[in-house]
Amino acid sequence: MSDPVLEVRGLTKRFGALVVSDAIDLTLRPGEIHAVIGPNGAGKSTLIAQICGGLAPDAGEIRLNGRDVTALPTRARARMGLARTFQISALAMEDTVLQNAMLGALGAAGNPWRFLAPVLSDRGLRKTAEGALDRMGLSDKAGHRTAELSHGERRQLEVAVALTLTPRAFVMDEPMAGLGAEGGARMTALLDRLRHEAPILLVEHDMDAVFALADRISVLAGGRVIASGPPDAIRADAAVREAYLGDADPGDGA
Ligand SMILES: Nc1ncnc2c1ncn2[C@@H]1O[C@H](COP(=O)(O)OP(=O)(O)OP(=O)(O)O)[C@@H](O)[C@H]1O
Repeated sequence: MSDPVLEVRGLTKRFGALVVSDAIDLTLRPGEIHAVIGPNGAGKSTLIAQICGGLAPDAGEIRLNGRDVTALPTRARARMGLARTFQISALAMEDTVLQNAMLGALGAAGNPWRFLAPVLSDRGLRKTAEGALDRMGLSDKAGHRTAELSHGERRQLEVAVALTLTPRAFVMDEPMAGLGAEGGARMTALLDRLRHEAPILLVEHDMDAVFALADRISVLAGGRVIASGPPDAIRADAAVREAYLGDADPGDGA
């Protein structure tokens, strides 16, 4: 089996007496979508924050392409190819879709934006941005103001911005949130293709999307991974059904 792109070992985080990450082990392998699901308060957001560098774990290790990044800041992890998506506020609403794709990539790569004009006429960067927009189904919107995009299209643009960085791994926090049936179906199809560019760690409440997309699913409950495996095994897992009692039923489209 190929080496994991992202590897989490023994990750532990406490808030006072509350253990929100309890010795979590997780891997993300090339070409896969690995979904992390769990009831509200299970510790999904806290896990993502530690993986991306916004929150320091109390114990454990995070490796990116074999390198220990546990002590590195968010920006350094991003430069190494860890792409977190859906920080919607990062988009400049008055700029065009293409400008966002170009400038977003530049900003996330840690470059200052002060030489704005030369950047916007940089042909290499423009080509990269256009390629990313194309892959996210936004070519025909390139010249539009970002404010004119629908909610779903803005989410597609966030992924396009991440794509311009040539990511090695995506971490996606609820990419389906707020999308209707049509937008959700479009995003599902796009993510399905995207996994071949970089594997995706997908935290998502939309069980239809999770079970349609995931190669593997890990279930968090009370900060612990209570089950991990292919969708069929997770659907049949008694501990998972127990954890979801009174919450969304995994795999039943709730
Ligand atoms: N900064 C904090 N200080 C104290 N407790 C916190 C802090 N952040 C999160 N928690 C607690 O940690 C637990 C896990 O929260 P987290 O947001 O990671 O769960 P989640 O699985 O993402 O939930 P949801 O699906 O509702 O977003 C919760 O009980 C939450 O109240």
